[in-house]
Amino acid sequence: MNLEFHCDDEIEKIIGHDIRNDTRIFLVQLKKSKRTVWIPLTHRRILSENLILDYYTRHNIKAADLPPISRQKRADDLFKFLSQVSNDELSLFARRFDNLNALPPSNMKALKHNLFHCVPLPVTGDIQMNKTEMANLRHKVLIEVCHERRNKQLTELQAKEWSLNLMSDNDEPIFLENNVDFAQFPEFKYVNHFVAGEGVHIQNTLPDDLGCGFDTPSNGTHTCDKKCICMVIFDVKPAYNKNGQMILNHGERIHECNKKCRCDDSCRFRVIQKKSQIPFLIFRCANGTGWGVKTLKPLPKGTYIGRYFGKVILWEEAESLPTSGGRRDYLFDIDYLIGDNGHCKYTVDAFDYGNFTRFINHSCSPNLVVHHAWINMLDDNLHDLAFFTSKSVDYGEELTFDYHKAFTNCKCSSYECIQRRS
Ligand SMILES: C[S@@+](CC[C@H](N)C(=O)[O-])C[C@H]1O[C@@H](n2cnc3c(N)ncnc32)[C@H](O)[C@@H]1O
Repeated sequence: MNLEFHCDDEIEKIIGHDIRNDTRIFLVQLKKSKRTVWIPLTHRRILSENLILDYYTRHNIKAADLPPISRQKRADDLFKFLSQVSNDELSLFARRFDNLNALPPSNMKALKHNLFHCVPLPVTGDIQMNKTEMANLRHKVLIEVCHERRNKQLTELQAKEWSLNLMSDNDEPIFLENNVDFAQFPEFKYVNHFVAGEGVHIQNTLPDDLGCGFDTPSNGTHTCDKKCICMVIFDVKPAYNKNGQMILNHGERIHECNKKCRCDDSCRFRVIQKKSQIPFLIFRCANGTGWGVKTLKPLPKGTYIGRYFGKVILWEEAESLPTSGGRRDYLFDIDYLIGDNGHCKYTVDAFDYGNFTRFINHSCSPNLVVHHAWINMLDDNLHDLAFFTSKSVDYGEELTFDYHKAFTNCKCSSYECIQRRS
């Protein structure tokens, strides 16, 4: 017997009843097709209380005459009924506790006892409890649901963290944490480079003689200093001090030694092409800004953080993306050059492809700046976007940069934010 009922037809009347697997079921006649079908009592959306009461009255059936359904079964059904809740509703419920690690302890045994004793004998399957009793019981049930979902969430986050670290080329791990709500970690493809979008060709071949150290004997090692020819070729200043910290002013371009240069990986002009030595935490923010990034190491001013990677798309494609819903907030213009048409040629879209930097939030008082950088690319329209700290940053501090656009609902709550809005 199929207890599932998927039909547009309405129920005309109930013509029989039975119990199967400890569930009360009703034989109903359908209005249009005149078919008969068995429906469980739990299908309350289609099986109205009036229909059931009408059936009981017509057949002179009293509650005491009905075949019994075990109390345990009804307690289980009540638990199922009370525990139906979406992720968003449960997150809202969990807000009354400090964070998800501060949930009241699970007490399933006491709850089961509670359910077993408060579940009334049903005639029509209704739960006959007053509002306060019901609210108290639901509160206890939801705490149990929180525990169950929390365990599932921690397992899922751990799996995501694992796969993310398999993809990331950082030397230090990236951790994931959500102690705030039951939101799932977003789906995207982790990349450590640009991905070419439609109509975009990422050219990274260089002339053989473009680089430094060509006057070094073939058996010697070339070491770059302030006078490195790379700086002369590209007419730029050295970007870093001896500790690899940024010394350029904002807006000045970075040129690093490239794959044709004779210097090795330890060269002081190779910073953003090295693997990151900073452990990061991608965490769920309590202020409603989604996920953000924290450093798990104190960082001096000028420290390299990472490059903004994703799909490189044409400016025109970026313009065609929806303006609402925050979709465009994952776009980053590659805008060292602005054409006669008033805009740059390419934009990085980190929505579907990206690295940890796609989670860096906006702040009106940021601790990061972005520099335009070139390593193995010669196209002035296609350069890296490299994040550096603009001040010293403490262990556990959130990393932020200024999105440079009117953020209508900025939640950074800095003094500068309040100033900007007033
Ligand atoms: C590039 S994403 C940053 C990562 C994002 N928090 C996430 O969970 O994927 C930009 C989005 O983050 C949120 N966001 C970032 N900074 C914010 C801020 N200061 N105030 C409010 N929302 C912010 C907005 O939803 C925005 O659309």
